[in-house]
Amino acid sequence: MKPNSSKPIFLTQFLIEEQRSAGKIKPDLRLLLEVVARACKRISIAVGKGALGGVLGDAGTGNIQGEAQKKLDVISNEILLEANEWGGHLAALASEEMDHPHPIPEQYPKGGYLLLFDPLDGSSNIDVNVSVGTIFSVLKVPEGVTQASEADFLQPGVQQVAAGYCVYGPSTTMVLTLGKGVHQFTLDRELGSFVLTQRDMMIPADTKEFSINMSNQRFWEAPVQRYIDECVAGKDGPRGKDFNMRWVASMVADVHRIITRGGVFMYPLDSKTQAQGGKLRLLYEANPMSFIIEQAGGAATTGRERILDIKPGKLHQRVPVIMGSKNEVDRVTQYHG
Ligand SMILES: O=P(O)(O)OC[C@H]1O[C@](O)(COP(=O)(O)O)[C@@H](O)[C@@H]1O
Ligand SMILES: [Mg+2]
Ligand SMILES: [Mg+2]
Repeated sequence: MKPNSSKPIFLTQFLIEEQRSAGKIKPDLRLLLEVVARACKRISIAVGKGALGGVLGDAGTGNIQGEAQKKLDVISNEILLEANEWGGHLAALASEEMDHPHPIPEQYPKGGYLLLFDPLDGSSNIDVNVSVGTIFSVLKVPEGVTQASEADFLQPGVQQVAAGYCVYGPSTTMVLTLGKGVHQFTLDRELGSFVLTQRDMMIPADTKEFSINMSNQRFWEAPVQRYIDECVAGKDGPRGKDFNMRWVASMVADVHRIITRGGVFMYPLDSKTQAQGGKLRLLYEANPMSFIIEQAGGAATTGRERILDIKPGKLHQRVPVIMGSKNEVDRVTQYHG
């Protein structure tokens, strides 16, 4: 079945097909992803209320990373927890917004998966009505573990069994990988269902577009300075072509653009974030996005190593991120020596 044919392919249908025909996905993982998708629909509705819903502004609290939480950070986290804790597919959940993993309450059945998420990515954009999103990652509980603990979440990204993100923008889209390609679904707001709108998304290997917060330029390391200098020099420089720059400051939106039309996204190591290891979170942001990017033919490194190979040392670990069109990511990584 092809998307955009007269008959819509709903997310549920797509997942059942993946389960039946290709055996790519187990029934309980399918159900887990459906629950995540339902939670994202609720978040999309909450985000869409904007100023009318009283959901904008600060929550007046902070998370473990010392960042001020927005009301919608807290609301989105609650929605994901509430939707997922009773489903019976999970052993525990971990979130960028919570200090420790959230165990499945006593009264509910437990399952064999771990769910990790950034409930609202780019939330500093929410008050100015710019796209935000949800990023999620699914791991298996390690063999023999009956009671999942924090250590069980510390698995390298290559062990993810699924990852995805939602962008709450002009339309709400979900991009998903089960480890065999990347597929895009668009929320049909009238039907309240995600509909397949693109199968097998592929990132072009070459690009003329980069995405970085230029205001951090003086803090970057030499290899990133060199790469960006060469891009900015355009036709007159060593690259011999002009580059464009885009920075939404919502990783989901910036990475979604790259998955759609190519580009390179960077939140590199810099002297401001060096002490904490980088800016973006390995388990909630870098790993799921790297899995999706690689599945779409792109590459993702810290500049020094492949992100998916990193063995996490702690739940809220941060890493430098360079991801997107393969030839550009390879070039920046080579510049790091
Ligand atoms: O404010 P900066 O330096 O532009 O950083 C933007 C980056 O920070 C993030 O907003 C961090 O995500 P959260 O909003 O989930 O904390 C990324 O989405 C984005 O790429
Ligand atoms: Mg984020
Ligand atoms: Mg967030």
